[in-house]
Formats: sequence, structure tokens, C-alpha cells
Amino acid sequence: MGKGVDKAIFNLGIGVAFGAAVYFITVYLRERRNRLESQALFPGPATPCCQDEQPLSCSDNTGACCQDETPEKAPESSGGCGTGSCCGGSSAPKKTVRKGKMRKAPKEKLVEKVIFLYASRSGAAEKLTDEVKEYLSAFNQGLEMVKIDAQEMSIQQVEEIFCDKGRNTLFVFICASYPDDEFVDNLKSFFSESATDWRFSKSELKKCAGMIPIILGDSTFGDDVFCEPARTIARQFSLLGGLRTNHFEIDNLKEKPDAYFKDICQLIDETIGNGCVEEPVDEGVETGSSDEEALESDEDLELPGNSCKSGNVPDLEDIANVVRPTSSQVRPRRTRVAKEMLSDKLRGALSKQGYHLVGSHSGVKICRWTKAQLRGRGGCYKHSFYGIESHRCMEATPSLACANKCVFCWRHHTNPVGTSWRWVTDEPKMLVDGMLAGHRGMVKQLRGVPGVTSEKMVEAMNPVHCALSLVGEPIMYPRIAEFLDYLHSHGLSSYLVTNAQFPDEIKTLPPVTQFYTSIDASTQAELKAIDRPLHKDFWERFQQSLHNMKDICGRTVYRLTLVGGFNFFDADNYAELVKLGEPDFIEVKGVTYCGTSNNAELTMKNVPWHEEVVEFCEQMCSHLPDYSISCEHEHSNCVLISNHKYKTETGWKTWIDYHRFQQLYDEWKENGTKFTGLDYSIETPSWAVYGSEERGFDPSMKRHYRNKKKEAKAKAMAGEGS
Ligand SMILES: Cc1cc2nc3c(=O)[nH]c(=O)nc-3n(C[C@H](O)[C@H](O)[C@H](O)COP(=O)(O)O)c2cc1C
Ligand code: SF4
Repeated sequence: MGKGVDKAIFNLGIGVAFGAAVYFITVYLRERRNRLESQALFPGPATPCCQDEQPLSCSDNTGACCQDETPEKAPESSGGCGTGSCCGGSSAPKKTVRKGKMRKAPKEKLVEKVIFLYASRSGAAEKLTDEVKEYLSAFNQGLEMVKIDAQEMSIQQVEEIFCDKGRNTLFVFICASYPDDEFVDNLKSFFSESATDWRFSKSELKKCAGMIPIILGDSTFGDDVFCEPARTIARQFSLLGGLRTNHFEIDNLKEKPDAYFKDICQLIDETIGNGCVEEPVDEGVETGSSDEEALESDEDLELPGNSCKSGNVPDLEDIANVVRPTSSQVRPRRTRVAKEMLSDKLRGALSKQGYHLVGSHSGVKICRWTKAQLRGRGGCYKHSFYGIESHRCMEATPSLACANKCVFCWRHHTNPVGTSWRWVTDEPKMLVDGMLAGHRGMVKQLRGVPGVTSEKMVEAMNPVHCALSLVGEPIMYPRIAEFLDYLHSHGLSSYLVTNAQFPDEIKTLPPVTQFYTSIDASTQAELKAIDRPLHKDFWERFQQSLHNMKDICGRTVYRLTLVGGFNFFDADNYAELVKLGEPDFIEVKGVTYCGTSNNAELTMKNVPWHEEVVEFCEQMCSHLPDYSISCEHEHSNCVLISNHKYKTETGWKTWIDYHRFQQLYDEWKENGTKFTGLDYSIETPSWAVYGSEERGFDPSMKRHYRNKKKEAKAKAMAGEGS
């Protein structure tokens, strides 16, 4: 019995000793493996790596790891000593700042690709990109890592990498800072346009693994431009639904990018292990404002600790709280700072295209019909329909910005857009004076051109009509009423065209000589496809604008521009819209082919024949008992449909008594007397009436044909020549 007990105790002792040995060996091996992995990934900086910051691999909190373990790989620039000797004997602080983690197996998400998107001019950002990429590649074999120069990318390529091919891609955005427009211009355009475009789906960027922005800047350039434009791009990325970490700001003045190498590599590596950027804040947290407003508010948002200047990567949960405040956090009040509408780049582009820019948001341009009538070669259709003298007409806009991105607009991707006015506002008087001066300057250049007489020249230098239809949305300009008043006080008539997205502004307008609404499509779906409006409630705005037109003091017009393949069908639907606004007139014009451009995809096939336009108008009238075709201008492929109010026993009264309009306007201003379009309408000359031999061409002028065959055909039809 005693012997048996002794044996049992002996066996138990052996078993305990063996178990303890196994336990200690396992613990030792695990610790060692951890150390090796993390040491290899994140070697400490050159000097003194163990003194003010504990090496990341010191999981035993002793500093011993620095004595016998050498980082397996460290590029020169990483700041790693490469030998381990720097750490010899130093006693490291007890607390570990961040540990190198064992790679966790991603549960749901997986980073399938890392794109190092860099932008550099003098090489610092590119050097950092190369080093980080090279270093991480060694530890993530099998994971696709590519380096892309953001400055070389077209907008389509930007869209492709972020949207079409962005799924499970982690973007490491390493960007220098330069204030000029050319620097990463396509990246800027893509994000700023998408951020203000409600059609851009918020789920589009969510499918990416996220963005880690690393920005190289110089604080001596001033707070407002420090680390721009990358700061804005990173903000826009998260506003569009993408996950992003807080950005690293590396200030040239104070530190070298190398100082951040370790933190950058660690964050990227952790993110890869995690499957995506950790930003666990509910994406639905919104201020209730539109995307555009959210963008603006974010720009003005000063959030505590919104940078990594200190050199420490903040905890990811802290980052999340900093980047996107939770609903329980109070968002600081937004202060709007008005900016100039036109960038230098846009100014350059517009000037090249013959626009004379006035102030910070307006322009004037000489129209081809102004030149044509100055040379005695015929005026525009407004000459035939309303008696405008085209050589005395100034074409201008007080707002180059608008709230649409029409498919056939040449300014697509370059024009300023917005749902409301948020720019510096110029004085109306300064604008009108500047436009007149600019117009005169351009007219002057036509002196000596064949056909231009001195009498016509004097008239042209003193315009009496202003067509506010150049580009943009004139009624966005907050001081449009004063602007119109100033025009009228100079004896100029006003032809004001709106895109029907600002119904409230229509209500506040003073009388105008002729008020236009562009009708680019007849149904909600087509309008969305053609005008690509920024407003979510574009169709309601459109309909309300038509409705509000009825109260305009003066003549009202619907303007249809027919584009084959886009909106050249459903005459009956257009007729329905006529019932909403009951305009005095409906101008129907075949689109003018202006050659190819980068943005417009129109060809001659989209341009309807004049006879087709006439036929379309007849179809419309068949649904509108109060309207008939009154005039045509075959020369510019345009037809006028008029309300029967303007029909007399002898013909039509579509022309305007401009002098009478001025009198009526002055009376309205003095005592509020309202008037109607009929009060200043006069008889249309026979040559302009639909069905006349001249087909709307003023017989006192000589038509000029560029195409000799066309000229011969026209002469033969008129019985001239052989
Ligand atoms: C002409 C010039 C303009 C600069 N403008 C800015 C600026 O507006 N904001 C800023 O933060 N840094 C600015 N910087 C600093 C650079 O962005 C910074 O030096 C950066 O590290 C350069 O990186 P790179 O060598 O990759 O081009 C400017 C530098 C130069 C030479
Ligand atoms: S109304 Fe228009 S097309 Fe006619 S001359 Fe004036 S700006 Fe040119």
C-alpha cells in the first residue's frame, strides 16, 4: 500500500513537471513567434529607437527583444537600424504604444488589392510611396499592389479605379500639396463633382476597402492651403460613402516623411488584416442637408485632433469618432465662406472660347447673328419673330453656373454647378457696365470686315437688346431683379431664359420684355436623362416653374430645342406641358450642330430637318386648340407657335414695340401697374409669317451661303440665275 502510494506520488510529480515544461516551451515559442513577426514588420526608428518610444515588438515589456533579435528587413529610409545594435542595453519604457498584431483572418471582408495612388512633383511623395509599397509587398505576398500616378489619370480612369473596379480595393493615397488648378485636376474634378451630384450612389465607394490618406505639405504656405487639395479629396471620399482613416499630415517644415514610415506601414498592414478600413460609425449619420451642403459643412468643420501631426497613429476607434461625429455628438455650426465662382483654369478655357468675362461670375460673347446682321447677311430668328435687330443685341449671362449638367452642354465637367448660389456676388451695375464695355470691345474688332458699314457700326456699339441666354442660369444670381432694372434703365430690352429649376425666383422677378423657359424634354424620365439636374425634386421644380410663369408681367415663351434621338418625339406630351404654363409663344428649334467636342456626343444625325420641325409643330398644335404656327425662320431651322390672342384679322402680332415696353416698365416701377404681352405687341411683317415665300428671311438683307450647291438650289427655286 505504502509502496503503491509512493509510486503514484512519483508519477504525479513526473506528470506535473512534464506538463509545466510543455507549457513553458509553448509560451516561449508563441512569444518568440509574435516577436519575430512584429519585429520584422515594424522595426524601430534609427536613433534612439528604444528610448523615447518602445519598440513595437517588445511584447514582454523588458526591452530584451532589442538585444538578440534583428529586424529581418528594413529599407534604408525606414529609419530602422537594420542591425539591432542601437537598442543594446537600453531600458525601454514599460508600456507598449502599439503592438504589431498577428494577422487576423478576415471574417467577412478581404482586401483584394492595394492601390498606392500618389501625386508628386519634386519626388518626396513618390519616394515615400515606393518605400512603403516595397516594404509591405514583402509581407503580403500574393496580394496585388499597384502604384498609380494620380496626375496622369483621366476622369474616366479615376472613375474606373474607384467605382467600376474599386470593390475590396484599399487606396493608399500619398499626395503632395500644390495650390494650382493643374495639380491632380481630374481627381479633384471627379470627387468635387460627385460630391455635389445627388445621382452618385452612396453605396458606390462603400464597396472599396477604404482610403488611407497620407499628405505631404508645408505649413508655411498658410492654414487655408496646407495639405490641400488632398485634404478636401479625402473628405469628399468619405462624404461619398467611402471609409477612410484620419489623414497623416506630414509638414515639410518640421519633419521628414521617414518619421512616419513605421506608423504608415502599421496602419496599412492592420487594415489589410482587418479586411477594410475600420470606421465603425453609422454611415447614415447625416445633417439632413443635401450632399452639397454636407460637403460645404464638412469643409468648414474643425474637429479636434483631426490630424496625425503628433506622429502617433490614433486608435482606430478614436479616428472614427473624429472623422464622422456620431449622432449624439453636436456638429459645430457651419459658417459659409463665399468663394469666387471661376477658377483660373475655367477663366482660361472660357476666354479661349471667345467669352469676355465680367467680374467673378458673368460673361458676354458676341453672337454669330450679331456679326451676320452687322454685315447685312440676315438676323437671327428673333429678328423675324419679334423684330430684334441682331446687330444691336448683346448676349450675356450674370451667372455662368447652373443647376443642370445637360448632355449636350459643352461645359460638362468644367462648369461650376450648384443647387443654390454660394459664390461671391458682384454688383449689378458693375456687371451691366462691364458687359456693355466687353461687348463694345468685341464689336470694335469687326471694323473693316466686308459688309460692315459705319452706320451699322455705330448702332452695334450701342446695343438695345440683351439676350440673357448665353450659358448658365441667370436667375440664380441673387441680384437679378436689380440687374434687370439697370438694363431697362439703359434702354435695353431683356430676353431672359431660365432652365425651370428655380420656381421661387421666378415669382420675384420684375417685368421682362420676354421671359423664356427651356423645355428640354416632355416627361420626368427624359428630363432627368437629358438635363441631368442636380435637384432631387427637379420635376416638381420644373412643373412649378411653368406654373409660376403665368404670373410673369410681360410676354412668356417656351423654348424647345429638338435633338434627334433625345427629345424629338411625343408631341402630345409637350402639348400637355403647354397647358401648365399657358405661354404666349412656343419656339421650336432644331438643334444646331456645333462640331464635335469632348463632351457633346452629337453628330449631324441628331439635327432634325426643317420640314421635320414644322411637322412636329403641326402635331403639337393638333393637341392645342388655342395655338397655331405663326412664323418660321427656315434659315435657322426655327418655328414659332403663338397663342391666338396674338392673331388679328390681318395677320399676327408677334413683333415687339420696344419703346412701349420701356414706358410700361417705368409705369410699373412707379405705381405697380401691371401689363400684359399684348400691350406692347405689334404686327408681324408678311415675310416673317408662316407660309410666306421668304420663309422668314428679311428681304432687305442678302443671304450668304457657305455651301455653293445650296446657294444654286435656292436661286433656282427663287427663279434667279440660270
Ligand atoms: C511651388 C510650391 C508650392 C507649394 N504649395 C503648397 C501648398 O499650397 N500647401 C502645402 O501644404 N504645401 C505646399 N508646398 C509644399 C509641398 O507640397 C511639399 O514640399 C511636398 O513635400 C512636396 O512633395 P513632392 O516632392 O512629392 O512634390 C508647395 C511647394 C512648392 C515647391
Ligand atoms: S437674340 Fe440671341 S441669337 Fe439673336 S442676335 Fe441676340 S444673342 Fe444672337
